[in-house]
Amino acid sequence: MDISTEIVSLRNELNQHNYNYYVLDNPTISDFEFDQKLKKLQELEEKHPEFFDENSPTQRVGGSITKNFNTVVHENRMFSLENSYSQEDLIDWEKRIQKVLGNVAVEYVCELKYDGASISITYENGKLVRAVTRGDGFQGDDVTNNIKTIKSVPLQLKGNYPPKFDIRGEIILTLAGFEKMNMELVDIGETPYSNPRNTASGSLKLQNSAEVAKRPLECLLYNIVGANNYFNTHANSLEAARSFGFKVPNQSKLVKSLDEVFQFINYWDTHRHDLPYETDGVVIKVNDLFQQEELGNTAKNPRWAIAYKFKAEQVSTVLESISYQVGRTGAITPVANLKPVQLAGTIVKRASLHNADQIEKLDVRVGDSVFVEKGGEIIPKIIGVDFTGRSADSVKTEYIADCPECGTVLVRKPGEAQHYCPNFYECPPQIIGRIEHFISRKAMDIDGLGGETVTLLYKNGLVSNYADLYELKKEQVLPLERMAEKSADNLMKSIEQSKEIAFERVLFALGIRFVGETVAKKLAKHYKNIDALMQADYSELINVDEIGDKIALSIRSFFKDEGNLQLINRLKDYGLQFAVEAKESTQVSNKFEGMTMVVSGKFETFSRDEIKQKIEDYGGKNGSSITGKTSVVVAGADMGPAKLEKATKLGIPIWTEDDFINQLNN
Ligand SMILES: NC(=O)c1ccc[n+]([C@@H]2O[C@H](COP(=O)([O-])OP(=O)(O)OC[C@H]3O[C@@H](n4cnc5c(N)ncnc54)[C@H](O)[C@@H]3O)[C@@H](O)[C@H]2O)c1
Ligand SMILES: [Zn+2]
Repeated sequence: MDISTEIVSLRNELNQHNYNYYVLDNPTISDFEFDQKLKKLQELEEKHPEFFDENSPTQRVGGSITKNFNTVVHENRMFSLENSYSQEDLIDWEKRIQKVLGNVAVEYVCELKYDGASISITYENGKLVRAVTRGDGFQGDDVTNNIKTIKSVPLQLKGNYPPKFDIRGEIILTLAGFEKMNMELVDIGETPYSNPRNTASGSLKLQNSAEVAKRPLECLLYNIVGANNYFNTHANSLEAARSFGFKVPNQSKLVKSLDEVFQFINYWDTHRHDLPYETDGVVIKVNDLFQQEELGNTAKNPRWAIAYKFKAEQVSTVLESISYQVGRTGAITPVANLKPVQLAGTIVKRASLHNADQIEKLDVRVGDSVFVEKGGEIIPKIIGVDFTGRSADSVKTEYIADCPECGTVLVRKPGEAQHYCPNFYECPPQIIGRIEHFISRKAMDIDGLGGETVTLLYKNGLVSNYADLYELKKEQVLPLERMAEKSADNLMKSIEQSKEIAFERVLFALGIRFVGETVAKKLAKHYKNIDALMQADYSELINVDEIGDKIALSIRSFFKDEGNLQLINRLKDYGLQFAVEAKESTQVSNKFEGMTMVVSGKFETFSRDEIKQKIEDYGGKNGSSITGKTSVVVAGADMGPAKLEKATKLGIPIWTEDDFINQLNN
């Protein structure tokens, strides 16, 4: 290939990857590989300036706008950051700075590099007016409504703020928040998200702000733009931003030399795993804002800042075999069994291969040397194959056609990535998985029955579905491995006690696909008992708050199944709770009868939940949003201005916490 063809083909390839990453939030190569390719292009372009193109991915911010939001032109451009990987790179950077500034002292602020999606938020007179994604750096998507749902983003500033400025930050998911989202998906038998960064970025671009509000997004802020007259240094502006109410992480550090920068980097290279979120490096910024201005920007990056990227936590090892796991919903997950290797402080033996497409895309084969990376996910993943080391007799991986557990021919529905074993009634891991889900802590909470015991019970023919648990006798379980008198007693007791578990949890325990904890609660609250739910048809179901098409169809098909109906009848006979308990006992008055009240903001005497409970205790109803049917809004501090405006417009009375307490006491 001649040089110009190579350059053009690299540019095309990188543009496609940028699109996958920034617009689709679905990259098909690892960041490491992307950075390698970009670096290669950079080197080629430097060697061959005759092929310079201002539209090259080396010269432009990688993202672009989508067509799903209004496009907004940034008043102040949004840049990317130059990358560095070594101390030498940073020493070179300082030399370049000093060439411009002359031989003056330069102070730096070191910050962590948060791994999420960039955002620019404009404030006017202390009020949030707009939030826009980086897009191509010149213009981005207006995602104001989505950003307003993030609790750490202030809608109204405090203190002494400049009349108008932009604040720049990163929208991220904490590791805990990400795990929580994934647990909920696993609970309903769905495939978990692949990493926090892409999930955060994808969440930002959802069309439905109510959906965004459910995601535990955070906004970490790191730059004030367009208010340089108010501050002399970057460090001061960060301090000020904190005082205005922004979440500015306090790991940032003002230092006086590159040596101190190296110390900061070394410290965080090892301590970053203690942080509640992911960071992929450190950002070093010139502290003095006049110096920043003198340095200015290139087409793509500010000259006064640079990112130092931590080495990707990546190792290579040998793929020894591929096994296939069958989940409780019948979904097949291929798992790579690796030659054990040390990675990010743990020994890794297995890695996820996701699905057939992923195996095909990687062209990964048993015996290959593979690269393994640990991102936000709990289980590491294979990101590439070292093709140079592949032996001549290696054979292409054939995805299994039959269930490894029961031999049934697997199916794959159009549009779904996962293969499924359709043998719902007889495939052992599906049966065992459903029982395990049923007894789990958030469901029936049956103690003393670990996964292994369930398997034993099943293998010994004692249970073949969750209803059978209630027929178990102590004499039957006693002979099982590791069962003693006491543990058998505990188990029997725990099974007995589960009959008191509330309806909403029983509903969750049934394992209806897509019916997780929250949905089960909603359904229980709405239908009050299982018979009403069983009779609800599709059109009725989708009218329930938060129940969509997918869930409604799944519920219908669950209750159409004769086998499931039999199980439910048996569970009813054993005395499980299939209706919400009448809560009459807590109702103390009917003062609020017929009133629908919306509670919003922060309170002092009571918590928000306590206020909601009081409303019910006094005979009222809690509404989730302000509508024409709302009778009263109980407003705490920090109630959103949009809500306030809506309530005022609709002429709905607004009570403060004190008003509310007075009403209770009157
Ligand atoms: N795998 C793929 O297909 C693919 C495609 C495109 C990009 N990428 C990856 O995306 C990254 C490049 O993206 P980029 O152009 O956004 O650059 P970048 O993420 O490396 O750096 C720029 C961004 O860092 C963010 N940032 C975080 N903390 C900051 C702080 N304290 N101060 C200032 N900025 C901070 C800002 O949002 C800024 O826009 C690379 O890691 C690349 O590998 C991957
Ligand atoms: Zn099977």
